Amino acid sequence: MQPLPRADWALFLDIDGTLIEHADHPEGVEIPEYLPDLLTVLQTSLGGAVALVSGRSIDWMDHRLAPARLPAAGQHGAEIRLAPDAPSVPIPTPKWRKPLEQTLEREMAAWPGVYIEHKPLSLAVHYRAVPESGDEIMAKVVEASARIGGEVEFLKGRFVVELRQSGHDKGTAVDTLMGSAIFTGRKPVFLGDDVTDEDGFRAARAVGGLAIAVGPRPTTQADFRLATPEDVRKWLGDIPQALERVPS
Ligand SMILES: O=P(O)(O)OC[C@H]1O[C@H](O[C@H]2O[C@H](CO)[C@@H](O)[C@H](O)[C@H]2O)[C@H](O)[C@@H](O)[C@@H]1O
Ligand SMILES: [Mg+2]
Repeated sequence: MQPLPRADWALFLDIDGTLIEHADHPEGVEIPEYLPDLLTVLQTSLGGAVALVSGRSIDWMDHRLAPARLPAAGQHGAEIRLAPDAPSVPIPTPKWRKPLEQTLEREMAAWPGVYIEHKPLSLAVHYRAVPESGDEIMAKVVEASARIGGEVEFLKGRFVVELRQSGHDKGTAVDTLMGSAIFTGRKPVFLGDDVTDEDGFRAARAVGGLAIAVGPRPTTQADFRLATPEDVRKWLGDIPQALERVPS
């Protein structure tokens, strides 16, 4: 059973594992051809209140989801764009980023198959190719970061350790977006599949919104659940028509 869509919703959408299926490599993901159009139509039917909230960068979203262009939070809240035509506002580049990147490139060579994703304000160490070494890799990443110092936070996601500047997450992103003109006064509904989405769930529910978990990952915060990204796309795609039927 899914919630009945409401015209006063503000939708916050995670990308990987929610809007699109996972792939072996971050750049191997496939964007369904109809997805940009689906998002644009959805945006119009909700008065613009549809945001992407992802570990990906906003540049990546604009590029891969073009011509759709939405309000967005990228790199786990480290950059925010309050409206489609507004500039993205990034945090300053963390001091630890460059030295840590160099150290990790060196040390992760011990695990062939590990891929380090260099994002402008964060790093992601992907170990999908060697899942059995996840704990060891995590320990190494934490140790290297401690040596370099700085306010780094570690997030263990799906076969990935994300390194981001502390103080920003998907929850702070939802709070910031909810305080902006397009979203204010609406009911936040956050869709996500991974542990990093828990902050978004919490922020949405704290102001009377909903959390919709995607996939099988257990969470105590889900008000509803959709099984797959395909189900998410179908459900989102039906919202504009459903809203036309709902008396406002
Ligand atoms: O917050 P999200 O939109 O879910 O993004 C989270 C991270 O997603 C990407 O990594 C994950 O998806 C890859 C493609 O399916 C997969 O190969 C990898 O194992 C996953 O961890 C992306 O590469 C990261 O930058 C995002 O932070
Ligand atoms: Mg995800």
